[in-house]
Amino acid sequence: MIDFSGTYTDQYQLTMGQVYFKKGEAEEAAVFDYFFRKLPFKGGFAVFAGLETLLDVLEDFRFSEEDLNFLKTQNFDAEYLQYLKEFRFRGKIYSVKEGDLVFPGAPVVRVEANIIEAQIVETILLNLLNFQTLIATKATRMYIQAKGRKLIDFGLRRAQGLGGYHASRAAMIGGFEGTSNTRAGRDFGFQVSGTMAHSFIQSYEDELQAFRDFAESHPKNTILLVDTYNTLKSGIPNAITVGKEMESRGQKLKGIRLDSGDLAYLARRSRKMLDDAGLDYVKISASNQLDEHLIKSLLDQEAPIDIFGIGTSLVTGKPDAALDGVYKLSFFRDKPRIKLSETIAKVTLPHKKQVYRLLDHEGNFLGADVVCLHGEENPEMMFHPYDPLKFRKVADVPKEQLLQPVLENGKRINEKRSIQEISAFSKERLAKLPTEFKRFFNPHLYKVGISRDLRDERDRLIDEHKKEYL
Ligand SMILES: Nc1ncnc2c1ncn2[C@@H]1O[C@H](COP(=O)(O)OP(=O)(O)OP(=O)(O)O)[C@@H](O)[C@H]1O
Ligand SMILES: O=P(O)(O)OC[C@H]1O[C@H](OP(=O)(O)OP(=O)(O)O)[C@H](O)[C@@H]1O
Ligand SMILES: O=C(O)c1cccnc1
Repeated sequence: MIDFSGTYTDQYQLTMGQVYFKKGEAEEAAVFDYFFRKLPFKGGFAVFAGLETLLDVLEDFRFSEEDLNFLKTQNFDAEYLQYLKEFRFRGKIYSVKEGDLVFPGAPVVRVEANIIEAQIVETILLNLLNFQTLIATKATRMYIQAKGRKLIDFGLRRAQGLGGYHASRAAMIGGFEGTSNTRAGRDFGFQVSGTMAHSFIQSYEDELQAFRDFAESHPKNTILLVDTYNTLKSGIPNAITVGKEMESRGQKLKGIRLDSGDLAYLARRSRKMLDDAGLDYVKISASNQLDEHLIKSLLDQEAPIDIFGIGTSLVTGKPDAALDGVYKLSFFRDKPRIKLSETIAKVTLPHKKQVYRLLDHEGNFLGADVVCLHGEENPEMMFHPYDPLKFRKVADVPKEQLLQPVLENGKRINEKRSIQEISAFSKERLAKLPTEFKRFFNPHLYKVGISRDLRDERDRLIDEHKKEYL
C-alpha cells in the first residue's frame, strides 16, 4: 500500500552510512535497542504493536531505481550508491512478542546487524512501532472499558493522513472487532462493516423511504442512522416500521445508530421503543466523539449500547500525539556503548541485553521486569535504575524471557502471525496484569529494574567517560 523502499527514512541515516562505508566499516557489528520512556494516556501499560509490519518491510527492504536516482541528486558517492543498490537487511532481530504488554525503559526490540544496516532501518522501525503501539494501547483502553461490547473503528477520515491504515491494524490488536476501513480489511483480513451517512438520509425527501431502500439493498446488514431529524419522533419510529417490514420478508434489522444528543438517554428510550415493538434483537450502536472515558461514563449510566463506533480519539491517539520510542546504540566494534545525559534517567543501558518478566506462582505478572545482560540466566537482584536505595532479591521469583529471536539473516524465523492471533495473545497477557495497573486514575507503577551486572557495567562506563573530562 505504502512504498517502504530505501528512501522512506531520515536522510541522516544515509549520510552516516556513507561515512561507515568509506572508512571500510560497513561490516562492523552493532547492537541497537528500541524502547520508550513514558507510558501514554497516563496509563499503567502499553501494548506492543507493529512488529509483523516491520518484519514484512525488512524482509523486502531495498533501494529502488527511483530511490537511487533521487539519491544521485543528493551528492552521495557513486560507490556508496552502488552499495545501496545491492543493499538488503541481513541482520538479526530479537523482540518481545507483538501484542504483549510493555513498559518504559525495558528494551522491546534488539537489532543486531552491521552498522549501516542497523542505522538505515532505524527510521522505519521507529515509525511503525511507535505509532502502532500508541494506537493499540489506546484501543486496549477502550476495550477494557467497553466490557464486552463491540468496538468498531470509524477513524480513517479523521486520521493523520496515511496513518489511518496502520491505525486500523493496531485497533484490531487492541480488541476492536471491525473497521469501516475497507483497505485495511482487505489487507489484514478482519471484519469490515458500514452503516450509512447523514447525506444518504438527506438525499431523500423522507427518512422512511431512505431506510426502506437501504434495507432492501442490504437486508443482511442494515444499521439505520436515526438522528438526522429527530431520533425519538422520527428515526426510531421509522426504523421500527422498516424492522417490521423486514420481519414480514423473513429478514432481520441488524441495528440502529445514534450519533448525537444524550447518548445514554436516547439509547434507553430507543431500547424501550424497539423492545415494545418486538424488536429486542435490534442492536443499538452509538458514535460521536467517543473515547475510553465516554465509553466508561455511558456504561456507568447503564446506557444499553451494544456497539461503539470510534474515530478521532482512536486513530490519532488523542490526547497523546506520539509514543516517545527511541533507538539507541548499545554495542559496537566489540565494545559496550553508552549515551550520557544530564538527566540520569536518560543515560542509556549498554551491552546486548535480555528482559525477564517476574511472575507469581500462577503465572500472572508480579508488576516488574528486570533488564539484564544477554546470557544472564537468572538475575538474582533487581535494582532501581538510578535510586541506589531501591532493590530487591528476585533469585527465587519465577520469570519469563521476553526478547526472542524473530528475524535471522534478514528472514523471519517463525511464520507470520495473524492479527486475530496477536489480538487473542494480547488479551491473554492483559488478563495476567493485575487490575491495579489497568485502572484509569493513578494506576500502579509497573517497575522496570536492572540486574547487578548490568548496573555495574553501566556505572563503570559512566566513570570511564567521566575520567576523560576530569
Ligand atoms: N450521556 C452522555 N454522557 C456523557 N457524554 C455524552 C453523553 N451523551 C453524549 N455524550 C458525548 O458528549 C459530546 C456531545 O457533543 P456535542 O456537544 O457536539 O453534541 P451533539 O449531540 O453532537 O450535537 P449536534 O446535535 O450539534 O450534533 C459527544 O462527545 C458525545 O459522545
Ligand atoms: O469518533 P468520531 O471522530 O466522532 O468519528 C465518528 C464520526 O464520524 C462520522 O461523522 P461525520 O460527520 O464525518 O459523517 P456523517 O455525515 O456520516 O455523520 C460518524 O457519523 C461519527 O459521528
Ligand atoms: O459506517 C459508519 O457508520 C461510519 C463509518 C465511518 C465514519 N462514521 C461512520
